[in-house]
Amino acid sequence: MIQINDVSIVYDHTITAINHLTTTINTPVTAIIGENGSGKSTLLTSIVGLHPMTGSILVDGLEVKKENLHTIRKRVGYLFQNPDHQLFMNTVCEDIAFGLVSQGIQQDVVDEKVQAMASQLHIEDLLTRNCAKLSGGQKSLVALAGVLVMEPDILLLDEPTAFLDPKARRRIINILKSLPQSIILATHDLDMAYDLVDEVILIHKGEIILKGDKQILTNKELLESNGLELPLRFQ
Ligand SMILES: Nc1ncnc2c1ncn2[C@@H]1O[C@H](COP(=O)(O)OP(=O)(O)OP(=O)(O)O)[C@@H](O)[C@H]1O
Repeated sequence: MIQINDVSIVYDHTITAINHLTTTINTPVTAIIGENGSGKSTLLTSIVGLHPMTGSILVDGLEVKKENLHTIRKRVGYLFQNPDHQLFMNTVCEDIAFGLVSQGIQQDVVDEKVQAMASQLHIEDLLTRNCAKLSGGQKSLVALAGVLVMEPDILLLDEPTAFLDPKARRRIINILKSLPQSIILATHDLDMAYDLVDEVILIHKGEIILKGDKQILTNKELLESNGLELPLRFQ
């Protein structure tokens, strides 16, 4: 599904965020974990071509480069860690609808899909609200709705549960569990990761420390030496 070949990403000519990273991601749900600043967000954003890099990334065989970005971004939905980077229309309804409208989908179909997505995420009451005036958790849910409503083949989700209350968090985990798409999560929510993933990639300073099944999430020593803690259920 996603092949990452010797990728390096350096910010401002000095900060090496990803360091000669090579891996293949082809399991249904993969978590990328690691301490703050380890390179998780940079790795996800590189898959949708947001950074200059050396090396190459292939998404189902298609190389991430300028001429392919349109096709790749149609297939790959990306949820920003900070919902303020995702929401730019006036109302919640317009924001969730934005991608569908720009694909030229008929307005009545758009309305139907937006309504269904809002209802699935329990945010129908927000549809007429101004995006800028939502709470952090509400913004997260709206941003996620805007990504999911496009039904992309691959979902890249950066901290999808970060601002959510326990009820909304559980709802999102259940929705993610039920989705047919491949999902790559960057997260510090290791309890969620344990519930969802088939594979875990632990990174540190832009390099892979370990890749394996979710038993990685039960290795206290390994997690602690990488600035992480066991999921709550194992503490
Ligand atoms: N726009 C940027 N300009 C300069 N440096 C950046 C930029 N974005 C990230 N970095 C740096 O790149 C490194 C990797 O950051 P990144 O956001 O990918 O880490 P992360 O693992 O997602 O962190 P967190 O868990 O805090 O979200 C860090 O050292 C960070 O300070």
